[in-house]
Parts: sequence; structure tokens; C-alpha cells
Amino acid sequence: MATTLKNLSQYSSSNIPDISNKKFAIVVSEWNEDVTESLYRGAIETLMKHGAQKENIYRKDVPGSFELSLGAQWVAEIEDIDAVICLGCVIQGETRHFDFICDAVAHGITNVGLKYNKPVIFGVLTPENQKQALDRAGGKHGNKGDEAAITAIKMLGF
Ligand SMILES: Nc1c(NC[C@H](O)[C@H](O)[C@H](O)CO)[nH]c(=O)[nH]c1=O
Ligand SMILES: CC(=O)[C@@H](O)COP(=O)(O)O
Repeated sequence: MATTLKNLSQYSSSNIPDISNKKFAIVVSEWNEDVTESLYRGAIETLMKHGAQKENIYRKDVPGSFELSLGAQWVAEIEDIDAVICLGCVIQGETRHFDFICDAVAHGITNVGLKYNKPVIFGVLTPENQKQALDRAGGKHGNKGDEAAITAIKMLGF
């Protein structure tokens, strides 16, 4: 369902496992930091709302979304990390650079999850412009950071 038809911060609270002892790593891209910091706030607030302990949430910053895959690998290989959340925002420009970054980070993050057999969540906005980004980072369409966090939580219960 397209985001315009749903709010990224609305989700079923059924099947929420106990995460009081679970450890999370959040990898955050510095590009478009006004957006990614809002995604981060949404993610950490959602994790703690559902019982995660602040001391069990580890943050790793990377320069851009392209580096999220390697950043995810660095934290996924830490044995007691239970789930990884990757947050970024790639805004379309004039060239095809956008396509290459989005493709690379989607495949890269997927491969890290498969390699380490733990949830590695794709919390990367890929908007056409800044407005679309802000609408999905605490704006009228909610916050993809919330969505990424609840996805990580639910995966730990499956
Ligand atoms: N234009 C955006 C970028 N570009 C930088 C790349 O992610 C990467 O850091 C660079 O190509 C060096 O490897 N990154 C974003 O996250 N968002 C953008 O809009
Ligand atoms: C997605 C990007 O890297 C973007 O900033 C590149 O913009 P452009 O394609 O206009 O160089």
C-alpha cells in the first residue's frame, strides 16, 4: 500500500514480543541529517515505548546511505546485537546517482541480514524531493523511523 494511503506510524500492536533484554543497533546516515535525525528520534522512541532499554540501543553514524550496508555489517557482527535498523534519506537529483545508491543500499542491507541471520531493517527514504522526505519523517505521513523500529521488534518475535 502506498504511503499516501497509510500512516507509517500506525501499526498493529498485536504480536509485540518482550524486548526488555534485546539489544539494537541503529545505523544513521549523516546525509540529509534533518531528515535522518527525525527518523532516528522516531525509531528510538518506538523501541523504548515498547520496552527496549536505552542502554541497549547502540548508534553508529555513517557519512551517506551508500555506507549503511558496511555500517550495518560492522554492528551485525557484534554477537549480542539482536537487530539492526538502518536509517537514511536519498533524495533524487539530476543524474542516475540516486538509482545506484538506492539499489546498492537495498541489496547491501538485505545481504547483511541474510549473512548474519538477524533482522537488518531498511529504514531508508527514497523521495523525489525534500518535502516528500519531511512528510515521511514526522510529517503528514508519519515517521518511517517508527515503522523501521516496529518492524525490527516484530521480527524478533517471529
Ligand atoms: N545524495 C545523497 C547521498 N550521497 C552520498 C552517498 O550516499 C555516498 O556517501 C557517496 O556516494 C560516497 O560513497 N547520500 C544520501 O544518503 N542521500 C543523498 O541524497
Ligand atoms: C542521490 C544523490 O547522490 C544526489 O545528491 C545526486 O544529485 P545529482 O544526481 O544531481 O548529482
